[in-house]
Amino acid sequence: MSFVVGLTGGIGSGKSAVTRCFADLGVPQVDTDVIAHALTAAGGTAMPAICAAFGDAVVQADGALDRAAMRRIVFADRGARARLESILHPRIRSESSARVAALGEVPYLLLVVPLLVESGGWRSRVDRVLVVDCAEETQIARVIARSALSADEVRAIIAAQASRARRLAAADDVLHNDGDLGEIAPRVATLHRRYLELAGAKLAAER
Ligand SMILES: CC(C)(COP(=O)(O)OP(=O)(O)OC[C@H]1O[C@@H](n2cnc3c(N)ncnc32)[C@H](O)[C@@H]1O)[C@@H](O)C(=O)NCCC(=O)NCCS
Ligand SMILES: Nc1ncnc2c1ncn2[C@@H]1O[C@H](COP(=O)(O)OP(=O)(O)OP(=O)(O)O)[C@@H](O)[C@H]1O
Repeated sequence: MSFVVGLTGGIGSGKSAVTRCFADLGVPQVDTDVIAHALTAAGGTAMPAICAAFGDAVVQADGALDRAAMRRIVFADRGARARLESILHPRIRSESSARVAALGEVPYLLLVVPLLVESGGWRSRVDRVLVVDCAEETQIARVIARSALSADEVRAIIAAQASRARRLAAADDVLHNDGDLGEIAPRVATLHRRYLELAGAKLAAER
């Protein structure tokens, strides 16, 4: 089994920016957000169940999930969020296992799971947890700058996620992303060297 680093972090913490730096170093990745998008694209295998549970109002004319409509529903209603998660999360877990297996033996891989701390069944699938962290106000400012969401909408999403303290308590490693974008790459390079060592040690122990 390849060494698996689970990467997580709150909304707008910088997961994608950090993930790109690992990709630049050639680290293979499986991203649960990518899987969630595929499941809810036109013809996606989760769409019949979503349509049955939430109705046509959350489905676009082309058959894909209307993400803005669904976002407005699930971040205002915990029960609706649980219903969506009960449809998507088992499918995301099984598809991510298939994609990890398809990578074969690699030195180590990155499994990007925004809800690694919140959603059950992930901790046992990863050897190490890397949390991307920054101040909540920074998360809000970055997401507003990037999208059409209001500060209140971002706060509602933050409220649906684990607290910063709970996420940090689950971390083996923390990548602090409060500074400039340019500070990420050297931090990722340091983590990369450590993960190669840890992966080598795991391989040696299994032999
Ligand atoms: C509700 C949806 C349609 C909104 O889509 P939209 O494109 O507007 O937002 P996006 O996917 O970029 O997510 C925005 C932020 O919300 C976070 N988020 C997504 N789902 C959840 C959730 N169930 N609970 C808490 N935070 C969530 C994301 O990590 C991200 O930080 C979408 O997020 C979704 O399908 N969520 C359920 C799937 C899920 O749990 N994905 C996380 C992968 S483990
Ligand atoms: N250190 C930084 N300095 C300035 N901007 C940054 C920094 N890190 C990330 N950003 C920007 O902030 C925004 C959010 O970052 P990113 O998309 O990587 O976060 P994320 O955790 O993947 O978000 P989400 O949870 O919504 O998927 C992006 O526009 C990104 O370019």
